[in-house]
Amino acid sequence: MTDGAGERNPTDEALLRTRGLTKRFGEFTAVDGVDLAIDRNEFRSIIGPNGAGKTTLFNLISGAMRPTEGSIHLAGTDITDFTPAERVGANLARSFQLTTVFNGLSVRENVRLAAQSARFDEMSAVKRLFSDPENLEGINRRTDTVVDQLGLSDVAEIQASDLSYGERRRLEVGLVLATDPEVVLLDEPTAGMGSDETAATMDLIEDVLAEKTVVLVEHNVDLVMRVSDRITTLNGGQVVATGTPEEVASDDRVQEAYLGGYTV
Ligand SMILES: Nc1ncnc2c1ncn2[C@@H]1O[C@H](COP(=O)(O)OP(=O)(O)OP(=O)(O)O)[C@@H](O)[C@H]1O
Repeated sequence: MTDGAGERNPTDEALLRTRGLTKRFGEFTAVDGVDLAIDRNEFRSIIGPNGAGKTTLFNLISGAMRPTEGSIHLAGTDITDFTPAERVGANLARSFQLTTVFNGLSVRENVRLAAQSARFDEMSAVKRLFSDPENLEGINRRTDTVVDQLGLSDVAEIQASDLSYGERRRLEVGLVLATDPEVVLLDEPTAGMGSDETAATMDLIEDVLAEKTVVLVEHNVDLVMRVSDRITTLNGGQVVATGTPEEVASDDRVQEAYLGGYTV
Protein backbone atom coordinates (compact mmCIF):
# COMPACT_ATOMS: atom_id res chain seq x y z
CA MET A 1 0.00 0.00 0.00
CA THR A 2 1.25 3.47 -0.75
CA ASP A 3 0.06 6.87 0.22
CA GLY A 4 -0.61 9.91 -1.91
CA ALA A 5 3.08 10.63 -2.25
CA GLY A 6 3.52 8.10 -5.02
CA GLU A 7 3.49 4.54 -6.24
CA ARG A 8 5.08 1.53 -4.65
CA ASN A 9 8.36 0.60 -6.36
CA PRO A 10 8.16 3.04 -9.25
CA THR A 11 10.50 0.92 -11.33
CA ASP A 12 11.73 1.74 -14.79
CA GLU A 13 9.75 -1.25 -16.06
CA ALA A 14 6.43 0.54 -15.60
CA LEU A 15 4.71 0.54 -18.99
CA LEU A 16 2.57 3.60 -18.32
CA ARG A 17 3.83 6.25 -15.95
CA THR A 18 2.55 9.67 -14.95
CA ARG A 19 4.61 12.10 -12.92
CA GLY A 20 3.12 15.09 -11.14
CA LEU A 21 0.15 15.05 -13.49
CA THR A 22 -1.93 18.16 -12.81
CA LYS A 23 -4.95 19.76 -14.47
CA ARG A 24 -6.29 23.12 -13.43
CA PHE A 25 -9.47 24.75 -14.63
CA GLY A 26 -8.82 28.38 -13.73
CA GLU A 27 -8.23 28.47 -9.98
CA PHE A 28 -9.61 24.96 -9.48
CA THR A 29 -7.27 21.96 -9.48
CA ALA A 30 -9.15 18.87 -10.72
CA VAL A 31 -6.10 16.56 -10.88
CA ASP A 32 -3.32 17.38 -8.48
CA GLY A 33 0.18 15.93 -8.83
CA VAL A 34 -0.79 12.35 -9.68
CA ASP A 35 2.02 9.79 -9.93
CA LEU A 36 1.04 6.45 -11.46
CA ALA A 37 3.36 3.57 -12.35
CA ILE A 38 1.38 0.88 -14.15
CA ASP A 39 3.17 -2.33 -15.03
CA ARG A 40 2.85 -4.28 -18.25
CA ASN A 41 -0.20 -6.59 -18.05
CA GLU A 42 -1.46 -4.87 -14.92
CA PHE A 43 -5.19 -4.25 -14.50
CA ARG A 44 -5.41 -0.91 -12.71
CA SER A 45 -8.67 0.65 -11.65
CA ILE A 46 -9.24 4.25 -10.62
CA ILE A 47 -12.00 4.81 -8.07
CA GLY A 48 -13.16 7.74 -5.98
CA PRO A 49 -16.22 9.82 -5.10
CA ASN A 50 -18.01 12.08 -7.57
CA GLY A 51 -15.78 14.97 -8.58
CA ALA A 52 -12.59 13.19 -7.45
CA GLY A 53 -10.94 13.82 -10.81
CA LYS A 54 -11.22 10.33 -12.33
CA THR A 55 -12.59 11.40 -15.70
CA THR A 56 -10.16 14.28 -15.92
CA LEU A 57 -7.23 11.93 -15.19
CA PHE A 58 -8.58 9.52 -17.79
CA ASN A 59 -8.82 12.35 -20.34
CA LEU A 60 -5.24 13.39 -19.61
CA ILE A 61 -3.98 9.84 -20.21
CA SER A 62 -6.00 9.39 -23.41
CA GLY A 63 -4.91 12.78 -24.72
CA ALA A 64 -8.40 14.29 -24.83
CA MET A 65 -7.04 16.98 -22.47
CA ARG A 66 -3.60 18.46 -22.01
CA PRO A 67 -2.15 18.62 -18.49
CA THR A 68 -1.30 21.94 -16.89
CA GLU A 69 1.79 20.29 -15.43
CA GLY A 70 3.43 16.90 -15.31
CA SER A 71 4.30 14.18 -17.79
CA ILE A 72 3.09 10.87 -19.19
CA HIS A 73 5.45 8.18 -20.43
CA LEU A 74 4.44 5.07 -22.33
CA ALA A 75 7.11 2.37 -22.66
CA GLY A 76 9.74 5.00 -21.94
CA THR A 77 8.47 7.45 -24.58
CA ASP A 78 7.26 10.85 -23.43
CA ILE A 79 3.73 11.04 -24.89
CA THR A 80 2.64 14.14 -22.93
CA ASP A 81 2.34 16.18 -26.12
CA PHE A 82 0.98 13.40 -28.34
CA THR A 83 -2.49 13.84 -29.84
CA PRO A 84 -5.06 11.10 -29.11
CA ALA A 85 -4.41 9.67 -32.60
CA GLU A 86 -0.65 9.64 -31.99
CA ARG A 87 -1.29 7.82 -28.69
CA VAL A 88 -3.28 5.15 -30.52
CA GLY A 89 -0.29 4.84 -32.87
CA ALA A 90 1.86 4.33 -29.75
CA ASN A 91 -0.39 1.40 -28.69
CA LEU A 92 -2.71 3.18 -26.28
CA ALA A 93 -6.43 2.98 -27.00
CA ARG A 94 -9.42 4.26 -25.08
CA SER A 95 -12.94 2.97 -25.16
CA PHE A 96 -15.03 5.13 -27.38
CA GLN A 97 -18.32 6.63 -26.42
CA LEU A 98 -21.43 5.07 -27.93
CA THR A 99 -21.56 7.72 -30.62
CA THR A 100 -18.53 6.27 -32.37
CA VAL A 101 -20.42 3.07 -33.16
CA PHE A 102 -21.69 3.59 -36.72
CA ASN A 103 -25.42 2.88 -36.53
CA GLY A 104 -25.88 2.26 -40.24
CA LEU A 105 -23.13 -0.38 -40.39
CA SER A 106 -23.25 -3.98 -39.27
CA VAL A 107 -21.38 -5.26 -36.21
CA ARG A 108 -18.76 -6.84 -38.47
CA GLU A 109 -18.35 -3.66 -40.53
CA ASN A 110 -17.86 -1.58 -37.37
CA VAL A 111 -15.17 -3.93 -36.07
CA ARG A 112 -13.55 -4.10 -39.49
CA LEU A 113 -13.30 -0.30 -39.73
CA ALA A 114 -11.62 -0.13 -36.32
CA ALA A 115 -9.20 -2.93 -37.25
CA GLN A 116 -8.44 -1.15 -40.51
CA SER A 117 -7.85 2.22 -38.87
CA ALA A 118 -5.21 0.66 -36.62
CA ARG A 119 -3.27 -0.85 -39.49
CA PHE A 120 -3.00 2.15 -41.73
CA ASP A 121 -2.24 5.76 -41.24
CA GLU A 122 -5.03 7.93 -42.58
CA MET A 123 -3.33 9.18 -45.72
CA SER A 124 -2.47 5.84 -47.23
CA ALA A 125 -5.32 3.70 -45.95
CA VAL A 126 -7.22 3.14 -49.18
CA LYS A 127 -4.13 2.84 -51.35
CA ARG A 128 -2.45 0.28 -49.13
CA LEU A 129 -5.61 -1.66 -48.51
CA PHE A 130 -6.07 -2.37 -52.19
CA SER A 131 -2.43 -2.76 -53.08
CA ASP A 132 -1.55 -5.32 -50.43
CA PRO A 133 -3.69 -8.46 -50.17
CA GLU A 134 -1.80 -9.56 -47.04
CA ASN A 135 -3.01 -6.51 -45.16
CA LEU A 136 -6.55 -7.22 -46.25
CA GLU A 137 -6.18 -10.80 -45.08
CA GLY A 138 -4.82 -9.65 -41.70
CA ILE A 139 -7.71 -7.25 -41.20
CA ASN A 140 -10.26 -9.94 -42.06
CA ARG A 141 -8.64 -12.34 -39.59
CA ARG A 142 -8.52 -9.73 -36.81
CA THR A 143 -12.18 -8.84 -37.48
CA ASP A 144 -13.31 -12.47 -37.25
CA THR A 145 -11.32 -13.04 -34.06
CA VAL A 146 -12.73 -9.97 -32.32
CA VAL A 147 -16.36 -10.62 -33.35
CA ASP A 148 -15.95 -14.13 -32.00
CA GLN A 149 -14.30 -12.99 -28.73
CA LEU A 150 -17.12 -10.52 -28.19
CA GLY A 151 -19.70 -13.27 -28.47
CA LEU A 152 -21.36 -11.29 -31.24
CA SER A 153 -20.99 -13.84 -34.06
CA ASP A 154 -24.74 -14.48 -34.13
CA VAL A 155 -25.47 -10.80 -34.68
CA ALA A 156 -22.40 -9.99 -36.80
CA GLU A 157 -24.46 -9.02 -39.86
CA ILE A 158 -27.04 -7.03 -37.90
CA GLN A 159 -27.00 -3.25 -38.07
CA ALA A 160 -25.56 -1.65 -34.94
CA SER A 161 -28.77 0.38 -34.52
CA ASP A 162 -30.67 -2.89 -33.92
CA LEU A 163 -28.45 -4.15 -31.08
CA SER A 164 -29.55 -4.24 -27.45
CA TYR A 165 -27.86 -1.73 -25.15
CA GLY A 166 -25.62 -4.45 -23.69
CA GLU A 167 -24.60 -5.68 -27.14
CA ARG A 168 -23.70 -2.13 -28.13
CA ARG A 169 -21.47 -1.79 -25.08
CA ARG A 170 -19.78 -5.08 -26.02
CA LEU A 171 -19.27 -3.75 -29.52
CA GLU A 172 -17.74 -0.63 -28.01
CA VAL A 173 -15.19 -2.76 -26.12
CA GLY A 174 -14.66 -4.64 -29.39
CA LEU A 175 -13.78 -1.50 -31.29
CA VAL A 176 -10.93 -0.96 -28.86
CA LEU A 177 -9.83 -4.58 -29.10
CA ALA A 178 -9.87 -4.45 -32.89
CA THR A 179 -7.06 -1.92 -32.85
CA ASP A 180 -5.02 -4.48 -30.86
CA PRO A 181 -3.54 -1.97 -28.43
CA GLU A 182 -1.11 -2.80 -25.66
CA VAL A 183 -2.82 -0.47 -23.18
CA VAL A 184 -6.60 -0.23 -23.01
CA LEU A 185 -8.36 2.65 -21.28
CA LEU A 186 -11.93 1.89 -20.22
CA ASP A 187 -14.34 4.53 -18.96
CA GLU A 188 -17.26 3.04 -17.03
CA PRO A 189 -17.96 0.10 -19.35
CA THR A 190 -20.97 -1.05 -17.30
CA ALA A 191 -22.64 2.33 -16.92
CA GLY A 192 -26.39 2.08 -17.49
CA MET A 193 -26.44 -1.73 -17.62
CA GLY A 194 -28.77 -4.09 -15.78
CA SER A 195 -27.28 -6.82 -13.58
CA ASP A 196 -27.24 -9.52 -16.31
CA GLU A 197 -25.53 -7.26 -18.81
CA THR A 198 -23.10 -6.06 -16.15
CA ALA A 199 -22.17 -9.68 -15.34
CA ALA A 200 -21.69 -10.49 -19.04
CA THR A 201 -19.51 -7.42 -19.54
CA MET A 202 -17.44 -8.31 -16.48
CA ASP A 203 -16.85 -11.77 -17.97
CA LEU A 204 -15.95 -10.22 -21.30
CA ILE A 205 -13.46 -7.83 -19.72
CA GLU A 206 -11.84 -10.64 -17.75
CA ASP A 207 -11.66 -12.88 -20.84
CA VAL A 208 -10.54 -10.64 -23.61
CA LEU A 209 -8.44 -8.12 -21.73
CA ALA A 210 -6.41 -10.68 -19.76
CA GLU A 211 -3.35 -10.11 -21.94
CA LYS A 212 -3.59 -6.33 -21.92
CA THR A 213 -2.54 -3.54 -19.65
CA VAL A 214 -5.81 -1.92 -18.60
CA VAL A 215 -6.73 1.34 -16.91
CA LEU A 216 -10.37 1.31 -15.83
CA VAL A 217 -12.46 4.14 -14.38
CA GLU A 218 -15.53 2.59 -12.81
CA HIS A 219 -18.12 3.20 -10.09
CA ASN A 220 -19.12 -0.46 -9.79
CA VAL A 221 -17.09 -1.54 -6.76
CA ASP A 222 -17.88 -5.25 -7.22
CA LEU A 223 -16.44 -5.14 -10.73
CA VAL A 224 -13.38 -3.20 -9.64
CA MET A 225 -12.66 -5.57 -6.74
CA ARG A 226 -13.00 -8.59 -9.00
CA VAL A 227 -10.91 -7.58 -11.99
CA SER A 228 -8.18 -5.29 -10.64
CA ASP A 229 -4.60 -6.14 -9.80
CA ARG A 230 -4.26 -2.78 -8.11
CA ILE A 231 -6.65 0.06 -7.38
CA THR A 232 -5.87 3.75 -7.11
CA THR A 233 -8.28 5.82 -5.03
CA LEU A 234 -8.54 9.51 -5.87
CA ASN A 235 -10.08 12.22 -3.74
CA GLY A 236 -9.94 15.93 -4.43
CA GLY A 237 -7.70 15.26 -7.43
CA GLN A 238 -5.05 13.53 -5.32
CA VAL A 239 -4.11 9.89 -4.85
CA VAL A 240 -5.38 8.72 -1.46
CA ALA A 241 -3.96 5.21 -1.76
CA THR A 242 -2.89 2.57 -4.26
CA GLY A 243 -2.93 -1.14 -3.52
CA THR A 244 -4.45 -4.54 -4.18
CA PRO A 245 -8.24 -4.88 -3.75
CA GLU A 246 -7.69 -6.35 -0.29
CA GLU A 247 -5.32 -3.57 0.74
CA VAL A 248 -7.62 -0.85 -0.56
CA ALA A 249 -10.73 -2.34 1.05
CA SER A 250 -9.02 -2.46 4.43
CA ASP A 251 -7.57 1.07 4.19
CA ASP A 252 -9.29 3.53 6.52
CA ARG A 253 -8.59 6.49 4.24
CA VAL A 254 -10.23 4.75 1.28
CA GLN A 255 -13.17 3.61 3.39
CA GLU A 256 -13.68 7.17 4.49
CA ALA A 257 -13.21 8.73 1.06
CA TYR A 258 -15.25 6.28 -0.93
CA LEU A 259 -16.09 2.74 0.10
CA GLY A 260 -18.13 3.43 3.21
CA GLY A 261 -17.98 -0.06 4.73
CA TYR A 262 -17.39 -2.22 1.64
CA THR A 263 -15.61 -5.47 2.51
CA VAL A 264 -13.96 -8.11 0.34
N1 LIG B 1 -13.96 21.41 -18.19
C1 LIG B 1 -14.05 21.68 -16.87
N2 LIG B 1 -14.09 22.95 -16.42
C2 LIG B 1 -14.16 23.22 -15.10
N3 LIG B 1 -14.21 22.28 -14.13
C3 LIG B 1 -14.19 21.00 -14.52
C4 LIG B 1 -14.12 20.62 -15.90
N4 LIG B 1 -14.11 19.27 -15.98
C5 LIG B 1 -14.19 18.81 -14.72
N5 LIG B 1 -14.24 19.84 -13.84
C6 LIG B 1 -14.31 19.73 -12.38
O1 LIG B 1 -13.24 18.94 -11.95
C7 LIG B 1 -13.65 18.10 -10.88
C8 LIG B 1 -13.33 16.66 -11.22
O2 LIG B 1 -14.23 16.24 -12.24
P1 LIG B 1 -14.18 14.79 -12.88
O3 LIG B 1 -15.29 14.70 -13.87
O4 LIG B 1 -12.80 14.49 -13.35
O5 LIG B 1 -14.49 13.89 -11.60
P2 LIG B 1 -14.94 12.37 -11.54
O6 LIG B 1 -14.16 11.76 -10.44
O7 LIG B 1 -14.84 11.73 -12.87
O8 LIG B 1 -16.47 12.51 -11.11
P3 LIG B 1 -17.74 11.56 -11.48
O9 LIG B 1 -17.54 10.33 -10.69
O10 LIG B 1 -18.88 12.38 -10.97
O11 LIG B 1 -17.74 11.35 -12.95
C9 LIG B 1 -15.12 18.36 -10.65
O12 LIG B 1 -15.26 19.26 -9.56
C10 LIG B 1 -15.58 19.01 -11.93
O13 LIG B 1 -16.62 19.94 -11.69
